[in-house]
Amino acid sequence: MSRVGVLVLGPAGVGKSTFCSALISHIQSIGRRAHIVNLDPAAEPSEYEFSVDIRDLISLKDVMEEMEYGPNGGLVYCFEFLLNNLDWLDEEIGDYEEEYLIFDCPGQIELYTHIPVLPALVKHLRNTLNFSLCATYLLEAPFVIDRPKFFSGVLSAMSAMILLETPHINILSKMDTITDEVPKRELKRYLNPDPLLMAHEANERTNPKFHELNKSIAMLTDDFGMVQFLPLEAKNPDSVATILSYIDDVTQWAEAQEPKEPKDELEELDAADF
Ligand SMILES: Nc1nc2c(ncn2[C@@H]2O[C@H](COP(=O)(O)OP(=O)(O)OP(=O)(O)O)[C@@H](O)[C@H]2O)c(=O)[nH]1
Ligand SMILES: [Mg+2]
Repeated sequence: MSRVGVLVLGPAGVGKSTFCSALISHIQSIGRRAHIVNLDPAAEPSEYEFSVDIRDLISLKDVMEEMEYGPNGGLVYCFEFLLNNLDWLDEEIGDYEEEYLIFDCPGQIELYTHIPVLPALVKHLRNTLNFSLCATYLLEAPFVIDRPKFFSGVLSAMSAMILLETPHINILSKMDTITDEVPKRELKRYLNPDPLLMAHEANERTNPKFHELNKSIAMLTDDFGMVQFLPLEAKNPDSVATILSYIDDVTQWAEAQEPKEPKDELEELDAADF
């Protein structure tokens, strides 16, 4: 099989690192292997060790101190530095042939929407390092249930999708925080919303001058098939399992598994500790 790469993207604080931990924990619990590649130069310590860590190459703190940049400029500098030193990444990832790598990305949306550093990285992973990639884009449920904000969130997800040109799954994170607020039947409307209904609700909250624009945006998101989300509760293994099954479909993980020779299976049985 080729290697699988799951890119975990989305605005700041939506739960990307928490999702990476929940995903690796679930993958390990079902007897598979996975690794986390930390691409956030400002990452906090995680309960899982990073197999590859951009902070071994460059840290945001050092850049901010030495170059006197602010956090956003510093982050862009770190990514440009990474792109100029891709041989470092190749070497770090080199040992992980035929493995499942989860890339925890920073939350600065500029990296996805304004400058071409992430697309260049994605191209390198796909074309040079032979990854089968799936981008997951997280938006926070409490943010999204406000319709005008939902519009902006969906547009940011679309922008990332168009820029990265890679298979893409949208995820609504922190679902547990809205279950008390929103009845179950209503929740479905947020995961698979009707674009015209969405425009109608946004119209109620915006100046009539924007009604045509609301409708056009709603239709555009519908045309792109972007308005579907998978629900995520990081602490609920069932929700993580469902998302993993979608990622496996997109990356064709199961199909890429080598069929086992009967001899291998016997060796595994011998090695098992009964
Ligand atoms: N209730 C709830 N809280 C969550 C969930 N996922 C993440 N959080 C919380 O949201 C906060 C941010 O989570 P992170 O995983 O650090 O978010 P991030 O997207 O990696 O943040 P940045 O890397 O700073 O962009 C933390 O306090 C988490 O505990 C969830 O499913 N439910
Ligand atoms: Mg994070």
